[in-house]
Amino acid sequence: MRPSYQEDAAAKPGFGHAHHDGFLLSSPYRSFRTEGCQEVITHAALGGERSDSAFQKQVRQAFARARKAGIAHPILVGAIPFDTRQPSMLFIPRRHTEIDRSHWLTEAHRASRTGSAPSVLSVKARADEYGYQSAVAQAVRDMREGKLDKVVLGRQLLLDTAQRPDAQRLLARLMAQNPDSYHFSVPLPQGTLLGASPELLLRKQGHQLWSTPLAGTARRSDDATEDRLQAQALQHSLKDLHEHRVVTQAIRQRLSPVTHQLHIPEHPEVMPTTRLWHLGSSIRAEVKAADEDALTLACRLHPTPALRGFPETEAAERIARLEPEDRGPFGGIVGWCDDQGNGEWIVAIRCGVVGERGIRLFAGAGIVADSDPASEWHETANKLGTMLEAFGLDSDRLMSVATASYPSSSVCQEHHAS
Ligand SMILES: C=C(O[C@H]1C=CC=C(C(=O)O)[C@@H]1O)C(=O)O
Repeated sequence: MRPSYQEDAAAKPGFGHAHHDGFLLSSPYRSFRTEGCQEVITHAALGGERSDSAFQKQVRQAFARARKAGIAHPILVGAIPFDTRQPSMLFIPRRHTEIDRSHWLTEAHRASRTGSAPSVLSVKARADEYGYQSAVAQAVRDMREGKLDKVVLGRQLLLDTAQRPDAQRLLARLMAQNPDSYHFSVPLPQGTLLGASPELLLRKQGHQLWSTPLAGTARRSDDATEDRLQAQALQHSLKDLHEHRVVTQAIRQRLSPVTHQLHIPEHPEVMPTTRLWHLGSSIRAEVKAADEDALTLACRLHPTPALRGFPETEAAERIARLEPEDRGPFGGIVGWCDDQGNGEWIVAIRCGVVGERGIRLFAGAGIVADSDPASEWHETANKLGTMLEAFGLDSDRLMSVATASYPSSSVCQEHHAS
């Protein structure tokens, strides 16, 4: 199905609107919203790390057409799915308006206090606790037999709501609850992809590049002492350090040929989100060649082993076999680039797709040979908690509920078929 972006939607600042067909991103680097659509790009991003690929040629041609049509500084925005063989969901907007992030956050706080969260009628999942843990156990067996090093296994929840959830109100709640994350709202054929992700795949400005991969997780605590102990335990957890090192090694291998002064810290830091601690690495580099732009570099990195695993082929094969549904945009990337090579791409996690009568959520966990199936199940529940909280739901209570399988008429079905 082709995206049907509304042409020339009127500028709608603020959160008081039920629908917004533009793209929104809030980041410490650049925050903006878009209006209208000049051109849609659905070409699959596979091979996009090469500037002579069909995908990159299409993007350059689209930029040229946009400039010819009078857009002086066009940008490309949208999402690239987890599986880069699938169609991209990108477009060049007619206009984009920069937004002051701190002002936006203040406004989100105010908006999040008005109105109530949409009422959830039921929560369904294809992978129940037993199914998810069996998949993890299978992957662990394969890793102990030396067949692969790491695989990220995800699961999805489907929340049925009485009415269409108000995506902008949900975004406001997500922003208020997770002020330090990247926030996004992306119009997709199957609904609106909303999220509060902590993970930066890549930012490029001029020749400078930054990436902050995350892998390794612990739950935060309301008790300050306990919270600190959790962070310390994560920093020394051999299992999590291994899970993280697989990611930084792959990034080193992928960036080395195209960068100099590649700096990857020897030890990851412990980085907080509102609910979780993660191991994260602040990576910096300088790009060698001018034709290595933000989009080619994002295609070179995506998906990292923080979302797929290692080795790539073995991990992809396990995901296809062990995850009951297609990820679609989940675990993909969301962001923008301009025609000067700058841009920013965020990993599409802690997010959901808002459809007509509900929302579909995703969370994954990195599995290594030392993983414990029950802990990974709880980790995915905690990650799902970021979105569930925007609905005023408690992930602990939901874990026992989320066992019913999807009915055939489930909302967001087209997402799976796409
Ligand atoms: C795959 C997800 O998280 C990734 C990012 C941070 C930590 C992760 C982990 O510890 O497994 C994952 O690699 C998700 O939130 O769905």
